[in-house]
Amino acid sequence: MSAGPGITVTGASGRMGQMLIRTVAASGRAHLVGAVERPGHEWIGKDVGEAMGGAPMGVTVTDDALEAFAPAQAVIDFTAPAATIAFAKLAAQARAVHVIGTTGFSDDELEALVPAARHSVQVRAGNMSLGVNLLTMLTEKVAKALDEDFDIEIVEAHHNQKVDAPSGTALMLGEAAATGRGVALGRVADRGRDGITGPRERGHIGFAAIRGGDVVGEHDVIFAAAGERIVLRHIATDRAVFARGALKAALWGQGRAPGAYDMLDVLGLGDG
Ligand SMILES: NC(=O)c1ccc[n+]([C@@H]2O[C@H](COP(=O)([O-])OP(=O)(O)OC[C@H]3O[C@@H](n4cnc5c(N)ncnc54)[C@H](O)[C@@H]3O)[C@@H](O)[C@H]2O)c1
Ligand SMILES: O=C(O)C1=N[C@H](C(=O)O)CCC1
Repeated sequence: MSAGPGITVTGASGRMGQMLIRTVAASGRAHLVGAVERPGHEWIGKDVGEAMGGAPMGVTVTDDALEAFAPAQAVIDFTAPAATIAFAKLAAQARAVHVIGTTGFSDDELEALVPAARHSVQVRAGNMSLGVNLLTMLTEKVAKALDEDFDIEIVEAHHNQKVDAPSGTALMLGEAAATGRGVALGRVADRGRDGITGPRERGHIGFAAIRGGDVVGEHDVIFAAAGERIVLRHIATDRAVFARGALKAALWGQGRAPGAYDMLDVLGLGDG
């Protein structure tokens, strides 16, 4: 007898896809029922365990997401914005909890996720680790306590295959800092400086991105004033922290009312 809810993982061959499949299989609290890859991918039609270089898992990789979502109570999705928008509709159709780890959405793409959340539980976060979600709370508190004499800068580092910048985590931290300051991030964000930029604008929140090697994910929130500096830092050394958070979200979402949620809801760290 298989334990817990059935889970389908999209982007099965990806860095996070493989970590998620291993995490679900080892959890004893859920079981894998589907694995999805993009059309034309070499893993299509193969057993996902064998494709990962291990023992068979009895789940064949497919490009037919509708078919793979049908037996699932949750879909864990770390792919790309266009794919995630399509998967949101299909997850809603299947009434499966949709856990979204994908980052790099434009505002319009985020808007496109909204209708599906009326019919299914959607949990989305640019970072699913406990540490980063705690850090967003600390960032908001510190930003609230300090005035604009403290310049806020967010510096992130990731591996050389990451396609979006700033990272989803950096944007979460920026939102938290802006909330603490009582401003809209869109009005104060400096997302990349180059050339003769002039002096730093007071009250702005700056972002800087480093890309190199195999860095899993590092984020600093810097509060810099004349004569002193506070640095809040999170370093991820293992993608398992994201996968564990995603599985927690998939389990938490079972039986919840449809709607859009984040990891603060899942971790019980939300408002109040
Ligand atoms: N929220 C978090 O905690 C967190 C953590 C790590 C990564 N991420 C994000 O997750 C995403 C994936 O990261 P990654 O490092 O695993 O990338 P990756 O490139 O290794 O994997 C992405 C996978 O998605 C697949 N894919 C793309 N389009 C698809 C489609 N239409 N159908 C099915 N599969 C499709 C690709 O073939 C690939 O295997 C990125 O947006 C990244 O920023 C989020
Ligand atoms: O490897 C990635 O890509 C990561 N993406 C997330 C982000 O954009 O913040 C989380 C950290 C790893």
